[in-house]
Amino acid sequence: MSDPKYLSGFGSEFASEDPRRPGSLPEGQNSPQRCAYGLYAEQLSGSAFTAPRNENKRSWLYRIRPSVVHKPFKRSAIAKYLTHKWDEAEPDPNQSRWSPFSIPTSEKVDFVGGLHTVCGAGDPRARNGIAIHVYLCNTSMDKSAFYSSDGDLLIVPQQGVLKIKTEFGKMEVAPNEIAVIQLGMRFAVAVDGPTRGYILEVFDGHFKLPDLGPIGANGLANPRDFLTPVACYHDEEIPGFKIISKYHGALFEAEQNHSPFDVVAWHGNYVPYKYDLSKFMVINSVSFDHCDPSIFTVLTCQSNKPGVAIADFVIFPPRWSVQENTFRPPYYHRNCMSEFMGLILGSYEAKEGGFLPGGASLHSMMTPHGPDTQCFKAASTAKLEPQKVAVGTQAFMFESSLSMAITKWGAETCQKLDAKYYECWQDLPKLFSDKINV
Ligand SMILES: O=C(O)Cc1cc(O)ccc1O
Ligand SMILES: [Fe+2]
Repeated sequence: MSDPKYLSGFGSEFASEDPRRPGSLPEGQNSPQRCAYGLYAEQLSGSAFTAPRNENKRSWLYRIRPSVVHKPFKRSAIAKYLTHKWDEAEPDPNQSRWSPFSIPTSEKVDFVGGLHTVCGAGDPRARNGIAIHVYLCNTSMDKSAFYSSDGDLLIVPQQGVLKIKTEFGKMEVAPNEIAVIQLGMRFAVAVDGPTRGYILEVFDGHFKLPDLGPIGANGLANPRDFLTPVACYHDEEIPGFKIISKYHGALFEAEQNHSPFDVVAWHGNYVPYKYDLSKFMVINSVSFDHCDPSIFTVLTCQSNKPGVAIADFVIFPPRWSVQENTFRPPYYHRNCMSEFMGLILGSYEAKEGGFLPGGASLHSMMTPHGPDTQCFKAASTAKLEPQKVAVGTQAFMFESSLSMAITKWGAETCQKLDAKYYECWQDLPKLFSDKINV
């Protein structure tokens, strides 16, 4: 794949035409009687037709064949650990931590075959809920494309670059970058070797940039750093090409005899995109106290309750820590939101050991958590100088207002759950004293 090109911006109206077919994008209308070059016009809707203008999302694709040219969908046997059965394992309110999920070595597994659901809640049929998956693969998808009819996919690569072919064009997404592929968008993933990452799937709404409030007009993830691919079509007859749909939490396959990546031109505001996490402009306290991690929100998928997210994507980037008279790491807390964390690179300040790249943790609704003993001791006695923290690291959190259940794969089959996680807090000392200054 040659270096992909991108359009910059978030939520914009974009337009793109493959230079091999100049004039393929109709001017001034969407559905000409006959499209240029014998193309078919197809609308992809990401919101109800009648959604308010600022929520309305759709794109028009001008393609060699309309997507409807396919044989019937049949249930697929791949990805047997992709599930929305939230009652498979007993409910478990404990703090959970997983060692790095294993990438298969003895058999060839592609991105879709390597999807495993770790936890989630809700139901795509009611368009309410989320699922958190990991992908564990080593082989490129061949003669197949995937889309979710259930939700938008926020993909967080941890190991290995993803070369993603989409209907809109090509994206290359490396660890420390993310990609968002929204409901219904078809894509295929090529990889170079052992590949691992995390996926947050939201069954309703779309990801937005958080409001900035008093921060002002700039900061956090800046809109122009979001990149959308440019049109790039493949005119290929491919017998037995499989379109794989995730529908109601199950996979289905339909055959067609051509590439679905046959879009010559497109325009609209419903697009896939990627973002480099190193571009995040970090805001934090420059006086005292530890800010809530919402200051690190990259993208949010809001519920209908004001300020309450179905899920936020939050990162813990390299930054200066300068607060005076402050316990600087995360505070001890109990949260009315669920916190799923993963680690892309390095280590996480509240848990230097045990929480490793490619692993994960889940602190469920109201389950207490916070720094381990070692972190508490170090941070409560440290000399408080300006210090660059999280250098060479990137932890992230999917924070959700939903109360998530762990799947049977997450609880048992993966064999990565650390039964001794709770021990990291057990020797927190009692420091209570009759002296006011300890
Ligand atoms: O639990 C965690 O590690 C995530 C987290 C970080 C932080 O700085 C404050 C609150 C919080 O939940
Ligand atoms: Fe937390």
